[in-house]
Amino acid sequence: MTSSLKKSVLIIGGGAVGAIAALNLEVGGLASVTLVLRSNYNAVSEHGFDIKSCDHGSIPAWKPSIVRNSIPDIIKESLPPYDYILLCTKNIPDIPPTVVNLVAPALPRNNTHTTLILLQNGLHIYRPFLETHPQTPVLSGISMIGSEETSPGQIIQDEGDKLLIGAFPNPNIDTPSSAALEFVNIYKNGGKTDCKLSEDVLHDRWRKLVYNACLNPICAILGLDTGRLRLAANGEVTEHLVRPAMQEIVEAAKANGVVLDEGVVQMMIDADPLQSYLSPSMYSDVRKGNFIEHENLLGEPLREGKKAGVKMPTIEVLYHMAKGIQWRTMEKRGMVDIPSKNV
Ligand SMILES: NC(=O)C1=CN([C@@H]2O[C@H](COP(=O)(O)OP(=O)(O)OC[C@H]3O[C@@H](n4cnc5c(N)ncnc54)[C@H](OP(=O)(O)O)[C@@H]3O)[C@@H](O)[C@H]2O)C=CC1
Ligand SMILES: CC(C)(CO)C(=O)C(=O)O
Repeated sequence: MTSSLKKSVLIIGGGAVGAIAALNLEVGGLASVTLVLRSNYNAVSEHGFDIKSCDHGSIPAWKPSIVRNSIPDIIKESLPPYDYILLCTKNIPDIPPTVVNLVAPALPRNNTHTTLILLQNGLHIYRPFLETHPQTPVLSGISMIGSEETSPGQIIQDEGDKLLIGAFPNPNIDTPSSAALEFVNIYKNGGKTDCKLSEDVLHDRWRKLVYNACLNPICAILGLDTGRLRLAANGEVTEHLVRPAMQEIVEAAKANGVVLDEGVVQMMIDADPLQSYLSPSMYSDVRKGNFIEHENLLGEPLREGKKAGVKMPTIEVLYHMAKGIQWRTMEKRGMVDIPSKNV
């Protein structure tokens, strides 16, 4: 039974980020977590997660309050609405189901109670909800964690959990910044994580794209982690590929009214300690044969930049290479038909 002092939190997606978010929330003692899993459901429901975390230490066989393998249908199951729904899946608008359809059973269109938090990378990811859920407060979760699920239920977190929470704009409701503040307090209560209020979500999302629009696809395409990428060809790949790509994102942000701090490019190049040899999430996805988030990480900033008249040749090439990778995965999964080979 959920204590009346605890907030009910539904987390959808218990991979690298969702599992650590579930752990943080339960450790803090102010939330009771229901975690929806898919491919790792059997492993976790039978054995729990084995977590090796730079923030929490080594935690074997850990489970949150409730683990399920389907999104709760709160109407059919006569469940009270959750206080928060935290979306921790990959956000891939080009592959169904869309995130809107995914949360639908737990989030009726006329919802006003539940606050939705998108703990996902990318630009403008709140926009589809403005149409379908106009009265739902939607928060942005920008995570600088480094975490990976190496096999079902095995989580390795090797970069500390730094999370920025803030309200996405919604002209239909008062800015839900009080919900953002409440969630920050719930999340940081365990004392293991650095969770803060984001004062300017658009700025913070563009800033993180300097990393994600560049290092994620470049590492995924080259098959190199961020440490090896910096070492490659005595730094030439960084100077002639990573830095120009990052500079294009800075220019696109500026043309859209978002001025990023001077030095942000160098800061993002050096963001990970070299010897952590960190695999950005898109590189992990390509290795696992999963779909990638190139539309929100590359496509959206590219479209916004070009609309504002910025030339983005490096990002454009990366975007189309990422599209090719997505198509390759679709073909492997039988989602596209190709003409047969001539004999
Ligand atoms: N990993 C990292 O270090 C960071 C990631 N991010 C961002 O966080 C978000 C989550 O990434 P990450 O945790 O790495 O991703 P993972 O792929 O590790 O985890 C996503 C999880 O969501 C599950 N999922 C997908 N669809 C459903 C569904 N319909 N029902 C239930 N579960 C589902 C996946 O299951 P299945 O295995 O079946 O596909 C998987 O377990 C992304 O937007 C990413 O860009 C941000 C900062 C850092
Ligand atoms: C930069 C990083 C690793 C988080 O800090 C990330 O966002 C990702 O892997 O997609």
